[in-house]
Amino acid sequence: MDFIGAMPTVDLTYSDVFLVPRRSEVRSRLDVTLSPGDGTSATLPLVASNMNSVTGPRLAAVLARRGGIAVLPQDMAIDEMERAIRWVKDQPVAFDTPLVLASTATAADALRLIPRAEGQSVVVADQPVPGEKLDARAVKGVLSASRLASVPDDARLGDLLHGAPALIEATELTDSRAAFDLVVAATNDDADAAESVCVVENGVLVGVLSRRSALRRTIYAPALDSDGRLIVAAAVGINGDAAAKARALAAAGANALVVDTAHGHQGGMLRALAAVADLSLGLPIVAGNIVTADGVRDLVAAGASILKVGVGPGAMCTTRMMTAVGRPQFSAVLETAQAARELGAHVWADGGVRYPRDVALALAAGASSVMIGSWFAGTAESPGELRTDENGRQFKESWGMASTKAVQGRFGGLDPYERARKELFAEGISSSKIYLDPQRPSVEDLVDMITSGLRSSFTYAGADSLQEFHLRAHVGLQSAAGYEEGKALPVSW
Ligand SMILES: NC(=O)C1=CN([C@@H]2O[C@H](COP(=O)(O)OP(=O)(O)OC[C@H]3O[C@@H](n4cnc5c(N)ncnc54)[C@H](OP(=O)(O)O)[C@@H]3O)[C@@H](O)[C@H]2O)C=CC1
Ligand SMILES: Nc1nc2c(ncn2[C@@H]2O[C@H](COP(=O)(O)O)[C@@H](O)[C@H]2O)c(=O)[nH]1
Ligand SMILES: [K+]
Repeated sequence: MDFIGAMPTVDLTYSDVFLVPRRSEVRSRLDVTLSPGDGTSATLPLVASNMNSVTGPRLAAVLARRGGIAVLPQDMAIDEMERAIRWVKDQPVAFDTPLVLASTATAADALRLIPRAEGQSVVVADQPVPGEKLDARAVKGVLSASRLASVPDDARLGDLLHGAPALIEATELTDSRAAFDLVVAATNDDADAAESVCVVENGVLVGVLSRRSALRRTIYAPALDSDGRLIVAAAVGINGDAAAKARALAAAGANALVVDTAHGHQGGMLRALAAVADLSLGLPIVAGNIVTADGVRDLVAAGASILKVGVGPGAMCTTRMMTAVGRPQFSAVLETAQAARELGAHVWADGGVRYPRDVALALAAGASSVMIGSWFAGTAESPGELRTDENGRQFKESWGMASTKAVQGRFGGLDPYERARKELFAEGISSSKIYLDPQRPSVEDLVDMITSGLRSSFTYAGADSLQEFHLRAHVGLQSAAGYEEGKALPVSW
């Protein structure tokens, strides 16, 4: 990456800068490869933050199916993390995980799980047992969100079905294009028909497929481990026995370990990191958060291969206002990515991403991947309950990992005096409503938007891979008016 003119002497964030188009020989945006090449098997440069309100097993599986990786937060108990990792590994790679409800459940029960949007559906079955594979004969049908939203809240799902469920054998779906055509044929016949089909293998329900997910199969490559299962990362804090926890997570199947604390450039981090690295688990070790080249050198020396970069840019983060500490994120990524590259390490740009352009700029600055928290908290797949406000808008609650709420949860087991001492240092927002975008209620919809923006960014720069993009990105400085000019007009003059 280079700047138009001299390298600025003031630190910059994403809205301060823009990318200049340059001559390109890349023929199509679909010819672009987005793989981060950072030692994980991710095929997209997107990571879901290790925040309690962002990453749970459901979001982790969906993101990995499209090529990203999610990090389970360190606040999960170790047995809960092990269960979550196993659950992700059990999920289908080529189809969507079915959300199965009993025929006796109501429309309101279903709409607590899925947003009212195209492509969202639930499978209705006789007496499903949670966690157990479902015999295909018990499947009664599929109901789409739009149908569920058009009936009374207390309508029973079993009463809303008509006709036999659309079932497709998994063996018929080997070719992605053919799969799309099969789904179209199976969901085409009447206006009330479900938007998804059930996929069956050896008489058991193994997944569902909508038109949109069949199309996504043709565009994305799933992020897989060496056994062909979806990948997931897991975080450990720096207090307690970090090495023992890391060993247990690796044994459970975690594909990357994230050693994480607010101030990553501290002795406690270096000791925890060295203890984890000494285990030689053969997994990428991510560590942070830091914002300086010095931090990179110390953490790489202690065993990190990926640095988590960002202090204060996060949407739930009050660190900069409480402490004045941090660094505008574009410059933090630029400096650390250069230092990391010299050492054969990589950077995940963590926090402050609000638009696809921010992801493109983080990558232009040299990051191999970009971590997203709050944006992904406002999706159907994040862990919280889907709620509806007084105006009918759907939202989820989100909160910072250093907020009073998170600290109370983390240290609930301590005696009241110790807990009160911990609560002194809150550096995050305890409760925020993150509204679902009605056009993009799923994390996959956001991934579609971000990756289409990225594919286009790359071709404007004349790059067909991330490595090329790092080299070819040409960056300029802009005024606040320049940034404002780039926004679309929301209504009219
Ligand atoms: N990216 C960012 O800007 C930030 C991210 N976070 C996130 O919040 C979560 C909780 O992290 P954290 O609060 O570090 O909790 P941890 O449980 O990881 O503990 C941090 C340890 O470091 C010590 N410490 C010393 N100086 C600091 C400091 N300036 N800030 C924080 N701890 C310090 C603490 O001791 P003692 O409590 O006695 O001081 C404690 O022992 C993590 O997920 C982290 O990534 C939090 C803040 C900023
Ligand atoms: N200072 C704080 N930073 C926090 C807190 N909780 C999370 N985080 C950081 O933010 C990013 C996600 O950023 P976003 O803009 O996408 O939401 C996350 O990965 C952490 O590094 C907090 O309480 N305080
Ligand atoms: K902030």
